[in-house]
Amino acid sequence: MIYTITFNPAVDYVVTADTFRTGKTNRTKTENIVFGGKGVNVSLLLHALNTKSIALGFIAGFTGKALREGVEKEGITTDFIEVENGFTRINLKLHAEEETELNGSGPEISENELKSFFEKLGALTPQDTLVLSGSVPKSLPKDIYAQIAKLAQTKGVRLIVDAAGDLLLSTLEFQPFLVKPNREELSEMFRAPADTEEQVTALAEELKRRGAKNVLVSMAGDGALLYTETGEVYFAPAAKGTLINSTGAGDSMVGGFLAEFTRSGDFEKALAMGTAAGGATAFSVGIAGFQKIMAVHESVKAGVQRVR
Ligand SMILES: Nc1ncnc2c1ncn2[C@@H]1O[C@H](COP(=O)(O)OP(=O)(O)OP(=O)(O)O)[C@@H](O)[C@H]1O
Ligand SMILES: O=P(O)(O)OC[C@@]1(O)O[C@H](CO)[C@@H](O)[C@@H]1O
Repeated sequence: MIYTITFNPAVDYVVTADTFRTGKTNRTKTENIVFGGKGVNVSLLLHALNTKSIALGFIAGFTGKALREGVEKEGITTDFIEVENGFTRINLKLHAEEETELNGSGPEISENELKSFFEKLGALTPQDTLVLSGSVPKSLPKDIYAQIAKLAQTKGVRLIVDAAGDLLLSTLEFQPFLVKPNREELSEMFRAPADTEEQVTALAEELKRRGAKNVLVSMAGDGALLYTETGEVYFAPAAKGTLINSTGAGDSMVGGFLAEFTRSGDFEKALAMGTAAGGATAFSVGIAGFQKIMAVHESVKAGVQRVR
């Protein structure tokens, strides 16, 4: 089974506005609510590709209830822990002259609630895959990603990590199967530029040297580079289309990659499906559905190439 972990799910309030001025009253042109958080998005994308997963994590308050109901209505199996204090955050995704995001910090999670969460992970087996992604509410221990990565290694579970900074870096010693930083995250992690392919390659290789088996660097409209454990490097150009909302494109890439890799074990095909899923979501309001992903897949699959 594939399990996604979202410590900090979110109700995404996606709005467009003709203009946005800080310090002024602004008005929206369109508004949508989509249920998200990185792991939840991965589960939604996996579901779109007929791949079963169970969404784990913490929800709270009326927003948490709405999120659980909403994703279950989509057909996702969830096993969230409902925490007592606070509420699941509402993240603003504003599309005006530029894309602006305002992400909340999330509810208060108690020691007992965290204990119940780890009890659920006790049942993992080497047949399972765990996707660990997104930010962590302040009330959780700083080394929570490392704790989960260690557990995954001990249990022989395949681990995929998509997070920024120290969260991702702290998992490397436990040899995650795949890490997926975007280019900015990669650059910030090492306080080094990641503008050229050579620079990205040097930093991705450093992630591998520190323990990651495979590294997928997403570069939004510039495509993605995949560095495999067997030493190959693949490049996938981004799909062509009209950008609607890139929120969740990275999560969709992870979901598409995983759905295909679980089926075929083929890195090149997995990169093509990840690219299709990422692009399809960038061209949608929420996480893309099957038909859009497949249409984009047709247009991108021939462009994936081995560069080393
Ligand atoms: N504007 C776009 N046009 C085409 N494809 C895109 C676009 N934006 C994203 N993608 C596809 O999705 C993949 C992941 O996007 P990106 O690098 O923005 O991830 P991310 O920063 O992790 O996203 P997020 O945090 O919003 O989920 C890209 O590698 C690309 O294949
Ligand atoms: O604050 P985090 O956890 O880093 O990111 C949360 C988030 O921006 O990630 C998803 C897109 O990747 C959205 O659904 C959600 O609002």
